[in-house]
Amino acid sequence: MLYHVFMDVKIPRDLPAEERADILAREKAYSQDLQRQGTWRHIWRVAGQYANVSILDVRDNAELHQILSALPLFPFMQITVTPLLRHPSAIRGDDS
Ligand SMILES: O=C(O)CC1=CCC(=O)O1
Repeated sequence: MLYHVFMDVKIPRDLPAEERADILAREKAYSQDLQRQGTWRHIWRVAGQYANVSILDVRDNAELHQILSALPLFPFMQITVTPLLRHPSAIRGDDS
Protein backbone atom coordinates (compact mmCIF):
# COMPACT_ATOMS: atom_id res chain seq x y z
CA MET A 1 0.00 0.00 0.00
CA LEU A 2 1.15 3.50 -0.80
CA TYR A 3 0.97 6.33 1.71
CA HIS A 4 1.55 10.04 1.34
CA VAL A 5 3.29 11.16 4.52
CA PHE A 6 3.79 14.81 5.47
CA MET A 7 6.45 15.30 8.14
CA ASP A 8 6.72 18.70 9.78
CA VAL A 9 9.93 18.90 11.79
CA LYS A 10 10.00 20.91 15.03
CA ILE A 11 13.27 20.41 16.87
CA PRO A 12 13.38 22.36 20.15
CA ARG A 13 15.80 25.29 19.96
CA ASP A 14 17.35 24.30 23.26
CA LEU A 15 18.29 20.76 22.17
CA PRO A 16 22.08 20.47 22.58
CA ALA A 17 23.89 20.76 19.20
CA GLU A 18 25.63 17.39 19.60
CA GLU A 19 22.35 15.60 20.30
CA ARG A 20 20.70 17.36 17.35
CA ALA A 21 23.53 16.33 15.00
CA ASP A 22 23.36 12.73 16.23
CA ILE A 23 19.58 12.51 15.70
CA LEU A 24 19.85 14.02 12.20
CA ALA A 25 22.64 11.62 11.19
CA ARG A 26 20.62 8.63 12.42
CA GLU A 27 17.47 9.94 10.68
CA LYS A 28 19.36 10.22 7.38
CA ALA A 29 20.85 6.72 7.65
CA TYR A 30 17.45 5.23 8.60
CA SER A 31 15.57 6.88 5.72
CA GLN A 32 18.29 6.12 3.18
CA ASP A 33 18.29 2.46 4.20
CA LEU A 34 14.51 2.29 3.64
CA GLN A 35 14.93 4.13 0.31
CA ARG A 36 17.48 1.53 -0.81
CA GLN A 37 15.02 -1.22 0.13
CA GLY A 38 12.29 0.45 -1.95
CA THR A 39 10.02 1.01 1.05
CA TRP A 40 10.56 4.79 1.14
CA ARG A 41 9.85 5.55 -2.51
CA HIS A 42 10.11 9.34 -2.53
CA ILE A 43 11.22 12.11 -0.21
CA TRP A 44 10.79 15.76 -1.16
CA ARG A 45 11.65 18.90 0.77
CA VAL A 46 8.67 21.25 1.00
CA ALA A 47 9.92 24.61 -0.27
CA GLY A 48 10.21 27.18 2.47
CA GLN A 49 9.47 24.75 5.32
CA TYR A 50 11.44 22.37 7.52
CA ALA A 51 9.12 19.63 6.31
CA ASN A 52 9.03 16.84 3.78
CA VAL A 53 6.53 15.00 1.65
CA SER A 54 7.28 11.31 1.35
CA ILE A 55 5.72 8.32 -0.37
CA LEU A 56 6.09 5.03 1.46
CA ASP A 57 5.21 1.60 0.12
CA VAL A 58 4.34 -0.74 2.99
CA ARG A 59 2.17 -3.78 3.69
CA ASP A 60 -0.41 -2.09 5.93
CA ASN A 61 -1.14 0.56 8.58
CA ALA A 62 0.71 -1.44 11.21
CA GLU A 63 3.96 -1.55 9.21
CA LEU A 64 3.69 2.16 8.43
CA HIS A 65 3.21 2.94 12.11
CA GLN A 66 6.18 0.78 13.07
CA ILE A 67 8.43 2.54 10.52
CA LEU A 68 7.32 6.05 11.40
CA SER A 69 7.42 5.59 15.15
CA ALA A 70 11.01 4.30 14.88
CA LEU A 71 12.21 7.49 13.14
CA PRO A 72 14.89 9.13 15.28
CA LEU A 73 13.08 12.46 14.69
CA PHE A 74 9.68 10.97 15.59
CA PRO A 75 9.43 12.84 18.93
CA PHE A 76 10.07 16.10 17.07
CA MET A 77 7.72 15.75 14.11
CA GLN A 78 4.06 16.32 13.42
CA ILE A 79 3.16 13.56 10.93
CA THR A 80 0.11 13.51 8.69
CA VAL A 81 -0.65 10.30 6.78
CA THR A 82 -2.88 9.97 3.70
CA PRO A 83 -3.48 6.49 2.22
CA LEU A 84 -3.25 6.39 -1.59
CA LEU A 85 -4.58 4.13 -4.30
CA ARG A 86 -4.12 4.08 -8.02
CA HIS A 87 -6.11 6.71 -9.89
CA PRO A 88 -8.22 5.23 -12.72
CA SER A 89 -6.73 7.77 -15.16
CA ALA A 90 -3.10 7.02 -14.24
CA ILE A 91 -0.90 6.05 -17.18
CA ARG A 92 2.34 5.29 -15.34
CA GLY A 93 2.91 1.63 -14.67
CA ASP A 94 4.89 2.05 -11.47
CA ASP A 95 2.54 4.05 -9.25
CA SER A 96 0.42 1.36 -7.65
O1 LIG B 1 14.58 16.67 7.14
C1 LIG B 1 13.47 16.10 7.19
O2 LIG B 1 12.54 16.40 6.43
C2 LIG B 1 13.25 14.96 8.15
C3 LIG B 1 13.63 13.69 7.55
C4 LIG B 1 12.90 12.58 7.43
C5 LIG B 1 13.71 11.55 6.82
C6 LIG B 1 14.96 12.25 6.61
O3 LIG B 1 15.98 11.80 6.12
O4 LIG B 1 14.88 13.53 7.05
